[in-house]
Amino acid sequence: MRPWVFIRGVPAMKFLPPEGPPEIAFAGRSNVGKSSLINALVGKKGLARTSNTPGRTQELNYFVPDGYSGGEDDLPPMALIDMPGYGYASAPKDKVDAWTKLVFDYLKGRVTLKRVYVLIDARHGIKANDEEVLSLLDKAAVSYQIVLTKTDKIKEAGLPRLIANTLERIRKRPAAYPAVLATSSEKGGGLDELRAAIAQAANGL
Ligand SMILES: Nc1nc2c(ncn2[C@@H]2O[C@H](COP(=O)(O)OP(=O)(O)OP(=O)(O)O)[C@@H](O)[C@H]2O)c(=O)[nH]1
Ligand SMILES: [Mg+2]
Repeated sequence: MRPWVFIRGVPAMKFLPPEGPPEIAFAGRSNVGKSSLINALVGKKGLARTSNTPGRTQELNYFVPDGYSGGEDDLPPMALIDMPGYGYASAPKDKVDAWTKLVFDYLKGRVTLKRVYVLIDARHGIKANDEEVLSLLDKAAVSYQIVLTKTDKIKEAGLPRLIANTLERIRKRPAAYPAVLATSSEKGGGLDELRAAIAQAANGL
């Protein structure tokens, strides 16, 4: 597989690249593990910047497989988009409000956005601000799938029940993919399944 590279940080909607290849976005509360999951998926530590402190990612960061010129006739097969988190962040409120608006505007208004992975910390489950994002995606008819993160931090025996409970929570949501993926960026769990799901989503399946 070609190495992945960072191509663009988007601080506001007007800086988005022209609509081109399928985009796959990673959304979730601050610190849930979005950037870590992208690094684990593409096998490149430090590609997306991570931190113990919530609020690390502050722009929509575009990653593509290396080797594309960016010309109209040479488009990458897809772009992975790391996003600022919503919810708590150790940054001034006006900044956090601006990131949240950017994330929400992007999620509901991007034609080439093929799938959103909504990351949920396996220890905490779906929170009120996650529900808000799921409702926005349902309303905008943007396909999304729930991904549990940091499953290395919970007891393995509890995982089937957690998955079942999460599935029950999204059962009536029209744009939710009816399966929940359980991952650990730390230990590598669930990454192959997620890679396969992403490849399918990028191909419009
Ligand atoms: N144990 C464990 N820790 C993880 C895992 N994934 C991420 N972390 C840790 O969680 C913290 C936050 O990870 P990030 O990837 O920066 O989270 P983020 O969602 O991108 O955060 P923001 O950009 O601030 O919204 C870091 O300290 C990571 O090392 C995981 O699978 N297992
Ligand atoms: Mg991040």
